[in-house]
Amino acid sequence: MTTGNDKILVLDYGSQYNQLITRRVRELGVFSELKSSKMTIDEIKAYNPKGIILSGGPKSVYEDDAFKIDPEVFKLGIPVLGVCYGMQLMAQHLGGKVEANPGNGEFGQTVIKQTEPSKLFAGTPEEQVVLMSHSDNVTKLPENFVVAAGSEKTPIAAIANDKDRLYGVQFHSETTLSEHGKEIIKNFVIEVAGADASWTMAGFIDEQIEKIRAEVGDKKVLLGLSGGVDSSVVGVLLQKAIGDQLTCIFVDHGLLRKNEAQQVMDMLGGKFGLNIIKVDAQERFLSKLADVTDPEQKRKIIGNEFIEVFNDEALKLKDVDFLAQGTLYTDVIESGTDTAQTIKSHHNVGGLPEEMHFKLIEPLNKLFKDEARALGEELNMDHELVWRQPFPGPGLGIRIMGAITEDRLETVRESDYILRDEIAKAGLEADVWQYFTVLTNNKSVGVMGDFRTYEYTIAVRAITSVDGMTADFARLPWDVLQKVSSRIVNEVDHINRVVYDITAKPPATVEWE
Ligand SMILES: Nc1ncnc2c1ncn2[C@@H]1O[C@H](COP(=O)(O)OP(=O)(O)OP(=O)(O)O)[C@@H](O)[C@H]1O
Ligand SMILES: O=c1[nH]c(=O)c2[nH+]cn([C@@H]3O[C@H](COP(=O)(O)O)[C@@H](O)[C@H]3O)c2[nH]1
Ligand SMILES: NC(=O)CC[C@H](N)C(=O)O
Ligand SMILES: [Mg+2]
Repeated sequence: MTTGNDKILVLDYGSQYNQLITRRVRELGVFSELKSSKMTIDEIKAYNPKGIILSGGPKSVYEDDAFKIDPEVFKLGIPVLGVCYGMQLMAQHLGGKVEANPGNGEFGQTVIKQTEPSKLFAGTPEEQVVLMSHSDNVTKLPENFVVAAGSEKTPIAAIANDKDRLYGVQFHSETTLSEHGKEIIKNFVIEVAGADASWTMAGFIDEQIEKIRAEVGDKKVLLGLSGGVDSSVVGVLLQKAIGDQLTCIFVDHGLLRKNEAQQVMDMLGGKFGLNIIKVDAQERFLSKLADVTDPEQKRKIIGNEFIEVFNDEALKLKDVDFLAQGTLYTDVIESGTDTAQTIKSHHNVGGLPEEMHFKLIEPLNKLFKDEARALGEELNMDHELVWRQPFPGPGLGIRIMGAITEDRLETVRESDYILRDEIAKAGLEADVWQYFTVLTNNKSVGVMGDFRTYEYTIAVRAITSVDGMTADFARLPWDVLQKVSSRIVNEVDHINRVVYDITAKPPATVEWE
């Protein structure tokens, strides 16, 4: 079992693909994480990366409010790869020039051709398809660099200085739309930076266990345990690290699915040696949510109330300094960062109160869902638990458009149950990443048993995805959809119409709120 020590630092300039860069590096067996581009030169030195990658970004390097870099970075002797905006920053600081493209920019897949040999492109074909997405160009080569590749619209599409180990690509090598992008990143990380490919999930587990032990000492930790894969993985990690200093809290906030509370306790109770306390908090959550219709407000109230519940439990146990959560990187980025917009406040990140007594322990907060699952497999957790579909912490509360009432909860709970039942009967559970129903605020006219009805619409959402960052709607068979629709209208009160959501993410998101 090895623990990789070499790290590749990715500096964040706001690209929508920046998280993919760290992913690609980790796939090579080298640890990588994304950090703010505001990191100082001393912080970078202390981090001691084997290589640095500068991400892409929406700004132009010549704008006054453009995100900057300390040019000392290029003198540290650490290899640097600039991607898109990152390459432009490098060129700007090392004697080159960046200007707006006189045309309309270059967006989409393009062919580039290698011009001068460089270590970056070693082993890849002379001509290759890459993904371009830029409207600025490097128009003058920085000193001591060669043009490694060019495209028709972008004569300087890649730059290389093998001696100082500085490189730039105008295209997005981190996306699968760049045919040989993985090899280019591998050339940089392994061949140029010489990183040791020894980072493994097993190594990650050992590293986290050590880190948790050092941080927690003899204090106690509360874990928010939901029965979902992320918090269960964290539970097993903590159990290994600190044994009975851990107490798990499962909150029934009244927004769970049908029979869920019992199923979670049956599934996890006594498993892995976890000590679980179930807290019945329906009353306090639902009273705080009464009449609240704004999605962000709902999320913040739910996030805050979770912490209140954890506070109350901590007081009973004494000496609890830490709160652990199964937060993933997706929750962090969607809640908004220095450079990324807030899409929605995940209850466990953006929904947390501003002041909190706990210190947070979140071992998965740099990972994506599929990586959390790989960890679960590595920890020998049950297949059923590891592949359980995600269920958001705010639960059915963000699947009811408008105010949350007991009646409306019952409607969404029953329709969700029918959908899950039909998907299971059709044997599709493993093919669909996540599926649920949404009670819309929309009423329409129907006719049932010769009577006119004027009732609500249920939307069915079923998606395929890998990491929850992007998703497509699942192509569910018509006959399954037909059964779902017919059963919902017949068995659930106040519903006379069912629609299927056929939007991808982006432009939509998975949940409706
Ligand atoms: N009902 C709950 N009780 C206690 N903690 C919860 C509850 N719901 C969510 N949490 C906390 O919030 C975190 C984020 O929720 P999220 O749904 O993203 O993760 P998960 O439930 O662990 O996994 P999954 O994505 O598979 O549902 C959880 O990991 C857990 O720490
Ligand atoms: O624990 C959570 N707290 C939240 O506040 C939250 N919001 C969305 N999700 C889940 O995240 C994934 C992506 O969902 P969105 O496209 O709706 O952001 C999907 O799997 C969603 O179910 C949440 N999970
Ligand atoms: N994707 C990018 O990094 C784009 C960089 C810069 N904004 C440009 O348009 O060229
Ligand atoms: Mg969950």
